[in-house]
Amino acid sequence: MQLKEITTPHISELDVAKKSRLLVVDDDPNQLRFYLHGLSKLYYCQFARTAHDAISCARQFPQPDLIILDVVMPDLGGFEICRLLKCDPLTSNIPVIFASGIEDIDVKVRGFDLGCVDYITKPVLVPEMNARISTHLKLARQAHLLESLAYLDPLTQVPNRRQYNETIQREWSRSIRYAQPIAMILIDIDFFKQFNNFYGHGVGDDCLIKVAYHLHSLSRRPGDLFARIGGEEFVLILSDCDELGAVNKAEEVIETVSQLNIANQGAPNHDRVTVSVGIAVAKPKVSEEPLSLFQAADEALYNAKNSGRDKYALAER
Ligand SMILES: Nc1nc2c(ncn2[C@@H]2O[C@H](COP(=O)(O)OP(=O)(O)OP(=O)(O)O)[C@@H](O)[C@H]2O)c(=O)[nH]1
Repeated sequence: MQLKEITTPHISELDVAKKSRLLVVDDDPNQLRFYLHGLSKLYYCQFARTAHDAISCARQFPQPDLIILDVVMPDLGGFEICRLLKCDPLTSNIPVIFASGIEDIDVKVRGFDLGCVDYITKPVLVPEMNARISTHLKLARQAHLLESLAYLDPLTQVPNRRQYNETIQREWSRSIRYAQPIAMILIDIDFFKQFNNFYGHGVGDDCLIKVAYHLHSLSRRPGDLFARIGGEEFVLILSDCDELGAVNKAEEVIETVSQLNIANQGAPNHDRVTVSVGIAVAKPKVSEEPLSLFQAADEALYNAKNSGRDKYALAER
């Protein structure tokens, strides 16, 4: 039987968006038919009959929200498929439910050891199957939400210092591996103390939210990150970015904030909200730590503040 023979009934784009995606992996056509009838009204289902198809479907976007996996398969067994999925950062967070006729307790425990969230013994009853799937989808969503909250700044909803710390370590190592430059842009709002004093802390918060929202849109490439790392201090990490690219980005940062036209009557010049920017660019070496880049950018920021604010300064190399 070809995989194509088992397709879900017509599902509109809207339905796909609303429904969760399941990947069902089983080599038995009758079993797949059973799943098709039992699950496709509630979920958008994809089917795979081999380990190769299962892994490639799991890696493909849009990825499945949950995988139902047979234990005994003709090529790679379900356990081996699960192990491969859990080793791959792209698929490791997708919950796996084993469905098998094997009731042996040691086999079941082995499945959990490999990282499955549940083990159902065949013959499976549709209501039980749906109840388990729905529970695991809910738990997975909650875990995902919690994880994303831990990496976001609660006020501005942009990445926080924790995400900055992890990203700079990762991008620093990547820059070493590929011998690429990495740039860091530190951004600090000018005369923000006076802003708060003049307008109040609530308006100060609104200002931070607006500035963060607009600057966040300037991190466009996959390895880039914009984060709030302190009260009125933000950072942009730019991977594979040289000095010219970093200077262009710093100018864009200053222009973006100036264009927001947020009045700052508290500032000595009674003008709008502006930012000062410190830039540092490095070709990292194994012997160096990312902190050296941060310190260089911080020194440059200090120079930008001292030379009048609303401007950038580049760290000396
Ligand atoms: N509204 C608000 N203010 C904050 C927050 N976090 C820090 N701040 C304020 O940001 C101000 C930072 O003050 P300073 O470090 O003196 O910096 P500044 O007044 O911007 O002066 P320069 O950087 O030298 O231009 C302090 O008044 C902090 O209270 C926040 O989450 N919300």
